[in-house]
Amino acid sequence: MNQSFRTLIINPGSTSTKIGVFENELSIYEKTIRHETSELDKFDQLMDQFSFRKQVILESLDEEGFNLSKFNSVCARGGLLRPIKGGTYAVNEAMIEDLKAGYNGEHASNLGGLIANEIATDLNIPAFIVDPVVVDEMTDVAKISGLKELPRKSIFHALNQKAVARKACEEMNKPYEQANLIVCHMGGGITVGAHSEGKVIDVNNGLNGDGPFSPERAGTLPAGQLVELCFSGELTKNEIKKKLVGQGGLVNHLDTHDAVEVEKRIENGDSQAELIYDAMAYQIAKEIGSISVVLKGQVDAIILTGGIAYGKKFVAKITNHVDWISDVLVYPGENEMEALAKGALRVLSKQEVVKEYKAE
Ligand SMILES: Nc1ncnc2c1ncn2[C@@H]1O[C@H](COP(=O)(O)OP(=O)(O)O)[C@@H](O)[C@H]1O
Ligand SMILES: CCCC(=O)OP(=O)(O)O
Repeated sequence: MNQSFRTLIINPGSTSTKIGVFENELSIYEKTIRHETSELDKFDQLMDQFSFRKQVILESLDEEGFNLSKFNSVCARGGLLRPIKGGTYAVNEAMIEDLKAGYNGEHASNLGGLIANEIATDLNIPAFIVDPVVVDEMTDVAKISGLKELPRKSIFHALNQKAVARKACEEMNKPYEQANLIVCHMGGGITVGAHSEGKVIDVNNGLNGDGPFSPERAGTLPAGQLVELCFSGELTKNEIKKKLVGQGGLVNHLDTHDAVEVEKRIENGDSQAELIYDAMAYQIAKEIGSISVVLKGQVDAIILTGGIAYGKKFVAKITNHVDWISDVLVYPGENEMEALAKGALRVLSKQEVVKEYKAE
């Protein structure tokens, strides 16, 4: 490619803000800012974090001496929009409205498109999002729950699951479109997807739907007991929602969303921390087993990824339960920054037409 495009990458997660600067496909700067549970607890609503997260991004760029006028686009992980196909979308008015309203719920990635838009507007350059958390390729049968008014939703780490699945396929020398994979992303939220012939045909709603509990989410709960809790009069609707997302999982049991901290406690002999951490691994393994049935046991690989995949002992706990299903491949961290940069580049270099988000 003759022309060079510089893109600012913004990736707000539930426990971190990741920032990147890419020159075409080449990363020239990346930084992960991890936020303490107590730091995020100060904000009542997700949108209250907007200025804080934007400031963290601008300060980091300033510290590194980046001249913002040299950027050609801003690209962010996108949020809880209406269910859409994968791809690169321009941030437009309809999207801004849905992100502000939290059309499908609240998650840090809602801030991605909004912050990208504000920075890009000031610089008079385009803002994009790529493969947001609402990418929906689920089969009709997978969407049916036991109540017709409560269908299952596709809300997951679409960007990283797809990026890592493609990477694994390259290494296995098998086209992604012909592979059967189970991808498990373990970050602030945890999602386990069945990838079949290039589509994520089933996945747990890792925000507030179902699946394993995670560093900051409750996951599947005993439904009857949840109803009792909701109507006990002890908690407001907002407090219940926070128990599901933000103050569930490790935060609820151990007062931290930091898996590294939990591992330290276990090393220091904390048996409660060990029990809860074991339970999280156990639930992930059960979810992997369950979704292997979707693929009729024909699984080319099980892929473990996300921040928690750095934890070798945690990975070993899961592997011990599931390696009879297929080989377990581990890709710690995420490939999201590169995937976002590539998504923006495909559009900037006119290899792909940018998609338009519609509120319909
Ligand atoms: N080296 C590590 N070992 C174990 N867990 C880790 C490590 N590094 C990060 N984590 C954990 O990964 C989780 C965050 O994962 P990440 O994919 O960055 O999530 P998010 O994008 O949701 O903020 C946190 O619980 C964090 O403590
Ligand atoms: C809403 C699904 C994506 C998700 O949980 O992302 P984080 O783990 O980054 O919070």
